[in-house]
Amino acid sequence: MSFGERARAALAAHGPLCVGIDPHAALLDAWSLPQSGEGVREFGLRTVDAAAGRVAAVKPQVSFFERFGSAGYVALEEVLAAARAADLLVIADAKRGDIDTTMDAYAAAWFTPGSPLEADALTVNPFLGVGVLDGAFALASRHGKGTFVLAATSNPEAAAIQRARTAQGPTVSASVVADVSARNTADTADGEWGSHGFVVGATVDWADAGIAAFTPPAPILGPGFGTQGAGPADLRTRYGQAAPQVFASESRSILKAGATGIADAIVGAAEAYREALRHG
Ligand SMILES: O=c1ccn([C@@H]2O[C@H](COP(=O)(O)O)[C@@H](O)[C@H]2O)c(=O)[nH]1
Repeated sequence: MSFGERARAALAAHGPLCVGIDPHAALLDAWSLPQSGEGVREFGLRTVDAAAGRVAAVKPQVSFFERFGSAGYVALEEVLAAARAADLLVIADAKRGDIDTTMDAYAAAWFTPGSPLEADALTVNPFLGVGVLDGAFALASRHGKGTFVLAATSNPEAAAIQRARTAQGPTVSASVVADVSARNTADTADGEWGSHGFVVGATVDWADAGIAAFTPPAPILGPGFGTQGAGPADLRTRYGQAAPQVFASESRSILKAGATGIADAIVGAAEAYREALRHG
């Protein structure tokens, strides 16, 4: 089954919430875990445990593991494997992007079945040109994996580059959405979701980003919920018709509940998003 269709099924079964696994230093302290590879391993595994069966997806933020070097990567490998074994879709947030041949090596790391870092999907950076991602799109599709291409990110600094106009007229964000959508269309049967989705932050005004005309039939990763200010109601107000395609990603706002409170925090947030979708 393609990643696009797996994403659609997971969202239909569990609703929009995607739990971010971001072991910030302050959160490790709050969870009484050490500042080490062992600390991020334990943090990640406990979060996976709390998320399993309750949400569609988890999104480990690779940087928080990477800061412990090889020990962090060993921990990340274990967290990825545990999440996949628990039937959670795993979106590795590593924002990879480089020239085509180098990008292909990143793709091999995250998409090859049996690779230590195997994930279901990876966030990728199109700002070296969408074309450099073609090898990654192809490898992902071959193995039922997917990508989330940065289109309109949640951070305020993004506007200066992403709202800029390309030589052809549309914004950079719109141009990314159009270019990736064309590849999905070429690669996907009629009526199916494409496997190459988009990062569009929950803080983003679609008209301002120049993407209001799009409802791309592909999953959308929506960070910016929770600590960055957006809430369940923004599923409808921001994403409109595309709301059922959104993985609403929250990290700190859920993780701050601590090791003992996280399961309840996930149950409550997951229901709030499902409710917003039903009645928004
Ligand atoms: O546009 C983007 C893309 C990715 N992120 C990542 O999502 C989480 C957000 O964490 P919160 O604690 O829920 O704010 C984090 O890993 C970011 O690197 C994003 O925020 N915006």
